[in-house]
Amino acid sequence: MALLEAAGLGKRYGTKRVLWDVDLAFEAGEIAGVLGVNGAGKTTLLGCLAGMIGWDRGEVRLGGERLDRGRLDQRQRMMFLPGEGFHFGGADTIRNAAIFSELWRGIEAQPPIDLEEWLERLGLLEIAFESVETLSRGERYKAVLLALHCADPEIWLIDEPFAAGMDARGMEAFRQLVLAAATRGRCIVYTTQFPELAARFADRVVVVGSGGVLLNESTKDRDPEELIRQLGQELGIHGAHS
Ligand SMILES: Nc1ncnc2c1ncn2[C@@H]1O[C@H](COP(=O)(O)OP(=O)(O)OP(=O)(O)O)[C@@H](O)[C@H]1O
Repeated sequence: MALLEAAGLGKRYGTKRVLWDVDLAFEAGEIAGVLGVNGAGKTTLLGCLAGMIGWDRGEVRLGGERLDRGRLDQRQRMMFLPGEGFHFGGADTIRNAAIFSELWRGIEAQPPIDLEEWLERLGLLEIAFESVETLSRGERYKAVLLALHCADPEIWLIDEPFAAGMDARGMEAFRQLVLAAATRGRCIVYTTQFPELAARFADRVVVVGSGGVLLNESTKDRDPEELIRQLGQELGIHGAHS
């Protein structure tokens, strides 16, 4: 059974219909990349899947059970990370990660990762005790990512991680952290504008557009170059012909 599903999901903002009849299913241990042109509804979709944005038709299912936005026990099984991240005011990177860990997994929980090692790998060790809000955009995003990993929910919904200002070292560390999380059975769904990236760093690629799902493919056994061309075509990239 899929861990997270959208079934006939639809969302309007006023009279503007953004999503209409979206059917998707994501498994535990799966990494999925969601693409779509600007305004296609990627952020809206992730927000709905996380229960943060209400929908008008269809439903979201969590482990086969209908997601009720009022149920904290369901909401706690996932986390939505917006492109600008979020953090607790005044907290430094370590305190911020500890707060997320306590809120999501309880006060006794040990981090699922070696915090010091990952502070080092993300380039945050020297600034680990500085307030997150005084960090640079990329540093701040890395700090929030670390907090997400310490919270370690079953489902990670991450909006545009590869456009959040992280340097190359940060993006590589992000990839490694996500792969480790998927190995622990976490389901990771992220949005991106980069077909090359999604084709090479996802088990499944999804393209949303015109209110629905234009493409939903496993990357397994696919030639990445051919998949990139197919994604490019769906995204209307001029010259992306197979
Ligand atoms: N709170 C809102 N009120 C009204 N319209 C909204 C709201 N949020 C999003 N929209 C509209 O819904 C559409 C989809 O927005 P969304 O942010 O989900 O797209 P996106 O695919 O994530 O876009 P981008 O690639 O530019 O980040 C857009 O046309 C946007 O104007």
